[in-house]
Amino acid sequence: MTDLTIHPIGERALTGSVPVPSDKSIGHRALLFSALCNGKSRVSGFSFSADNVSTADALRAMGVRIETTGKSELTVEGVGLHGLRAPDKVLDCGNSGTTMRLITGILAAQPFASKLVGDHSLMKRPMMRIVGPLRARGARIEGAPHPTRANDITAPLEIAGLREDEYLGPLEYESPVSSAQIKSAILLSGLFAHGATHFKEPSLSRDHTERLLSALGVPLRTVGTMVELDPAGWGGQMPALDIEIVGDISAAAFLLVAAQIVPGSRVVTRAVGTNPTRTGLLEILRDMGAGISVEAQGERAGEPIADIHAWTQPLRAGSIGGETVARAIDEIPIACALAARASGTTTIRDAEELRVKESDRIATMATVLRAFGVRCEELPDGLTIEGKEGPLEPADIDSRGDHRIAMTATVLGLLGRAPTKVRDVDCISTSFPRFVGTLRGLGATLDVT
Ligand SMILES: O=C(O)C1=C[C@@H](OP(=O)(O)O)[C@@H](O)[C@H](O)C1
Ligand SMILES: C=C(OP(=O)(O)O)C(=O)O
Repeated sequence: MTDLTIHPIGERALTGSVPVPSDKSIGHRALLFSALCNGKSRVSGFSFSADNVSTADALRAMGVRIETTGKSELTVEGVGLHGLRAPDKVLDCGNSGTTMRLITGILAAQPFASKLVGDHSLMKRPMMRIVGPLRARGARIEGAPHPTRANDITAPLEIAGLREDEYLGPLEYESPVSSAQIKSAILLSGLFAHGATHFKEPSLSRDHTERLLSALGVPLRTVGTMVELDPAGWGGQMPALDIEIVGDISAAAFLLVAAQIVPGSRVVTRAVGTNPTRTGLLEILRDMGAGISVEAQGERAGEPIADIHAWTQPLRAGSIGGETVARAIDEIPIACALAARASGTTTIRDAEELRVKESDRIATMATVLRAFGVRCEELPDGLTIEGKEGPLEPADIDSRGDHRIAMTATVLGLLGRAPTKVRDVDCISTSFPRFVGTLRGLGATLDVT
């Protein structure tokens, strides 16, 4: 198990212009969709986050040839919509909720049985959110009873193969939560269904699935927060992809916030995806007075990109809630670090989904903030956080195996009165394999032990 020691940044600042890893959400989709295409796809700008590697490995186990052809490039030999073969083993999705939920949407429609497991954290995450609607269209999926959530289930998920006379039917589903994982699982199952799929969510979650599937010629229609997939008249074939993946705004977030809270900093994150369904943090930063400017750099594979410039400015408390939360769902932990340095008390609401991520991110962040001497209160659906001036208490943090918690604690540790320890940081490779090197390059002193 690897630990990090973060030395106080003192009078120094963070400066530099850096790339960020490829977008993890788009990486999963690029792999999954190119596996179902006809022909050889090229995926470039790929940074091999552990979660994306879990998706690649699951596909390989179903007969998809995926080859690493460069430092950040893969080729995927698509097997077509109906070309997957029965996995030669139990599919281990590691720490990746996106892998498990999206693949289940595909496996629900296959003529073979499969079983999905994950690491300690993933085995506790709720799965009825996808299993319920998939069962409603004819899938046969069983899980284990959830230890704390009534009427919910967890992995292992056992998915029965469809018999020759069975098929998935049409589905109209209104999800109680905004979730791109639920939406994508349902849409993927809809590729194989007899009849149309209608999915509606309270506010729009990330729409990478819709963008990519539309680009592949899948008949999708979006009206507000409703998306419809009607395969009638569609040939069921997708051409091979050639996709260069944009930088991950959810990874850039740690550097953009670090530049706000380490005095005198000036940081640029380059070629970051700025899809409006992902930019909630940029709005939170602006509302709280942060120094931030977004220089658009055009589009890459149907996704807008920009260089994002961040510099230190005095921060004021914010009020974070409503639909912004869905567009900043993975950035709320690092937004807590921002709040910890803003003048006044920040309130975060409508974020109950954080309780079912890699850790209970509301409870974990409350523990982390208190360890640094920041006063906060846990709410059922968020937190209140009182900004604190001056050096933070030197903390000893257990990441609980949650990459976003490990990175948030590392950023806060730069402001410690003495070195901070963050324990169990291997999880950082889940989404940002070069995080430590990138922070060092910007001027931070970190020891890996
Ligand atoms: O679809 C995706 O790629 C993701 C959707 C979000 O999860 P939910 O759909 O559960 O909100 C997000 O938290 C996760 O990191 C990635
Ligand atoms: C929640 C996350 O990912 P997943 O749901 O794919 O595990 C995340 O990366 O913060």
